[in-house]
Amino acid sequence: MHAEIVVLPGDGIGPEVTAAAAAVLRTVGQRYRHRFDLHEHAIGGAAIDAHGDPLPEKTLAACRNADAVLLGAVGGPQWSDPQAKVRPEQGLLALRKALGLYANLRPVRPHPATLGAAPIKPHLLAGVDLLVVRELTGGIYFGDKTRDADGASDVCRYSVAEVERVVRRACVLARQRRGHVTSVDKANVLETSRLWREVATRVARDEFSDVTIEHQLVDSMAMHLLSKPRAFDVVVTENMFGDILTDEASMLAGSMGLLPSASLGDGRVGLYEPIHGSAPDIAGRGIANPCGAILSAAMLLRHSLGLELEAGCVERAVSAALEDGILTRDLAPERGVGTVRFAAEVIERIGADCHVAELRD
Ligand SMILES: NC(=O)c1ccc[n+]([C@@H]2O[C@H](COP(=O)([O-])OP(=O)(O)OC[C@H]3O[C@@H](n4cnc5c(N)ncnc54)[C@H](O)[C@@H]3O)[C@@H](O)[C@H]2O)c1
Ligand SMILES: CC(C)[C@H](C(=O)O)[C@@H](O)C(=O)O
Ligand SMILES: [Mg+2]
Repeated sequence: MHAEIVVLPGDGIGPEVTAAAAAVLRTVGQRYRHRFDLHEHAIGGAAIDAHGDPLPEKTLAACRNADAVLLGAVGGPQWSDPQAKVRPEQGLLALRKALGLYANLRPVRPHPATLGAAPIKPHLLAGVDLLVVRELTGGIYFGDKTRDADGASDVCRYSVAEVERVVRRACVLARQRRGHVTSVDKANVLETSRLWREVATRVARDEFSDVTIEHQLVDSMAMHLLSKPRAFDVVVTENMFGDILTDEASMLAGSMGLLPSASLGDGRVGLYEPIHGSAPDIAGRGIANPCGAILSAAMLLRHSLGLELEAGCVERAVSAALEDGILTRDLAPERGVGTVRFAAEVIERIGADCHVAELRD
């Protein structure tokens, strides 16, 4: 197949991890005879520096015309002055909104080889396989903001339709998994959460009789996620709760560097990015863990290009590298390998168990 893929490296470790993921995509293209055209564009702080805009027109147009977008991360201390008029993160939020990417899928499947790095007892982690579906284009991130001499406000608003579509997406995904949805809210305090709970209950009851739904308050969910992570299948929640709970969930896997994500809407283009940020504390040292970015590329192959078998090959190659003890420094501080070496080890294993003839038969 022929696919146009836009790569948005961004800031900090973004260019380091996207280079690794792009190399993996090129390898998949070569080994399985696909033509993947990868084109880089500016976003975030790098785009502010080059064009004065965190999401230049040219970048947005390229994303709209692509089959898929792979992103690293945006942000960093040099653009974080509280007085700054324009911030890197605005570019990412504007891109998600412009492409209508309301459902952010963040799978969490701790690998046996990284359990030792997780600050949770290993017996709680064996068999954990959950999928957080985070609402991505609504809520407090996108409400009106005010600031005056006395204070500031951020409005949190959800429409019925916004809740319906993301809950529907979560229920469809649950059907393909273990059939259970946990909807997370703060319905004991927030009106938006009471709406969320009502709509989620109705959608599940009326449209998904084969899916069970339970509701959980976000504060206790933060605790259950660590104390009984195996209890969860699909977790659906609003924008900010999903952001926070998935950074927490990365500790089930062992590192922020491990978790991938796919942002999907009803349109053609999907956006794929690791859940971590630009990690200014380690940027430029060649030690970032590229797993989240590489596994995001696997999600790109699956969700945007329909290449399920190739996606599986990439996931198994990552898994095999970890099993063989190839770990980056976040997971093995003493003996960890660098970003480039980890990517090379993954690339070497792509197709080891999956040859082109078998894929096409
Ligand atoms: N999607 C995005 O672009 C995105 C996501 C989160 C944060 N950010 C931005 O990133 C900047 C830094 O944010 P932060 O420090 O709160 O969060 P962060 O995710 O960048 O880093 C948190 C911690 O995790 C570590 N870490 C993250 N990714 C890693 C990787 N791949 N390998 C090894 N270690 C890794 C970092 O070194 C750091 O100690 C901020 O400007 C923030 O807005 C961007
Ligand atoms: C950088 C920031 C806007 C972003 C978010 O909160 O969505 C990040 O934390 C993420 O998880 O992708
Ligand atoms: Mg986040």
